[in-house]
Amino acid sequence: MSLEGKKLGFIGTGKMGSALIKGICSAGLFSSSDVYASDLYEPSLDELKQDVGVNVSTDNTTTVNNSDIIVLAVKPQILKKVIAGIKEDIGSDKLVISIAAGVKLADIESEFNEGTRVIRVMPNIAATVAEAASAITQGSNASKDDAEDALEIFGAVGSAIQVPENLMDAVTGLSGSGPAYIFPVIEAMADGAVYEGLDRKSALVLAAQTVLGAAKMALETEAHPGELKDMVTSPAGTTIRGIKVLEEYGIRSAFMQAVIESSNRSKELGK
Ligand SMILES: NC(=O)C1=CN([C@@H]2O[C@H](COP(=O)(O)OP(=O)(O)OC[C@H]3O[C@@H](n4cnc5c(N)ncnc54)[C@H](O)[C@@H]3O)[C@@H](O)[C@H]2O)C=CC1
Ligand SMILES: O=C(O)[C@@H]1CCC=N1
Repeated sequence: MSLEGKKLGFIGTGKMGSALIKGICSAGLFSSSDVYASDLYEPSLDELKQDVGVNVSTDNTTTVNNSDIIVLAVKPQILKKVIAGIKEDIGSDKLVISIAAGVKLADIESEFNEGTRVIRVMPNIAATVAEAASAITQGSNASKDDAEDALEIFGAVGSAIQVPENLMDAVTGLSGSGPAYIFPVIEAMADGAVYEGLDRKSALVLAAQTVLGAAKMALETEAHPGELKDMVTSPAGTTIRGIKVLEEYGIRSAFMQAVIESSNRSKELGK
């Protein structure tokens, strides 16, 4: 089994649905004519039709009937309602992928007819630039081939790993929500340089490239982050002065707590 000859559908073309469609089509994994998308909000469909050339509709069953794999990219709170509208069109020949935060596989499966193949995925918004960090977890009727298809789809827009379902809340708090923790860091670092006289545009470029470079070093060297930090930090130099301030403001505790709190919210959404 592979993705060859398969058609991909998206229900919900908001921030995450659109990011995935754009990322997957520009990665060339599916041609836009093999991608179907539906939403109630026509402007987002018009934009996707115009920019990417995918097939669009305001009717979710059109997406389902034309697709082999259907990604549910609607808010967790309306997932049940959306499933109720499509369940009779989903047989065992189709694979459903939910990206809804928190909502458990068993709860999704119980909304569909028995035997429906479901995979749960937590991607992130960096799918837009093919740098998402995604985790997938396999439902009780989904096959190993289904999991491989999901890994290939989400791997085309970044990196994708498989985890047991009980770790999906942790993934959500970390990489699902994580980009939103880093954007204010970039903005605030740039603010510091603007305070010191650098123009805003240059400050943002340098701040963002600094985050990108640090991330790339962590991934490519696989060195412990503490070791990488020590490479920058000269005795009695500039960096240690900055680090002291971050420690005084509790940076580690703040980031740890943010991930834990976000994971807690994911657990709440699953209740
Ligand atoms: N935004 C993010 O960074 C991430 C979001 N997610 C998950 O992705 C899902 C979507 O989130 P966002 O894209 O941020 O939300 P969003 O609000 O931007 O998009 C949801 C879309 O669903 C559409 N919609 C509402 N009712 C519908 C219906 N009955 N049929 C078809 N479409 C309908 C809305 O018009 C909207 O365009 C959520 O479940 C969220 O937990 C997961 C990872 C990251
Ligand atoms: O904030 C949220 O609920 C969604 C899920 C992960 C990222 N955004």
